Amino acid sequence: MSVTKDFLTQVHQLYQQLQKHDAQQTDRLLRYRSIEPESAHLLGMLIRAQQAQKILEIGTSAGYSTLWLVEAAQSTAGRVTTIELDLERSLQARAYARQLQLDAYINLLTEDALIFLQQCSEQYDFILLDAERDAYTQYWPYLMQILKTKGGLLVVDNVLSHASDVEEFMHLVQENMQFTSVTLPVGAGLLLVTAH
Ligand SMILES: C[S@@+](CC[C@H](N)C(=O)[O-])C[C@H]1O[C@@H](n2cnc3c(N)ncnc32)[C@H](O)[C@@H]1O
Repeated sequence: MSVTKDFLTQVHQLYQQLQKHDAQQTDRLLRYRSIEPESAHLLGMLIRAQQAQKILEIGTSAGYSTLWLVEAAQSTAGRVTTIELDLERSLQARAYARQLQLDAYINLLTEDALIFLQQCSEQYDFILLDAERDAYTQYWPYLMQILKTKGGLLVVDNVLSHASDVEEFMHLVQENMQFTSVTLPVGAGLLLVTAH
């Protein structure tokens, strides 16, 4: 199943709408901070190439990235679990997914990612980490456990745009010989991590 023109038109309109909102907000935390479209497109391609079925997103916001993950999951018979702290944003993400008739493939959780990770006993083929960067070092021990050993892929956004924020996290990943990683200069900079 390929990405349809209709999907591209609708996500493009949503992206513009969310960007317009963000441009009017001075408080960073009130912005939706959607991933760049080229990054979102790449995530969808990676899911297709990997044939990922168990997909996790940490940091839903209004669900722009989620729509791309779910659109790809539809073609792999997969499912996306996405976590957001803010109820209003979760509800917004649900509404957009319904609008695009993709809600059947999403498990939308409104909770703190750290609590989710501490309690998680599942393994995921694909994980997108796009929340508050200062928490990533705390997440890493749990992410290591839940990323599928054979062929699992963790993608972290903003590693070039906010390099100093993720320095310690990047160091933890890079010094761990169980994993290999690469930074792609796509969008705000994507770190790709997989187990050896
Ligand atoms: C950069 S935005 C995510 C953007 C989204 N991935 C997209 O591209 O459309 C980060 C989101 O993470 C959420 N967040 C921050 N800390 C969190 C936490 N501890 N648990 C769950 N969500 C969190 C924020 O509320 C915010 O909506």
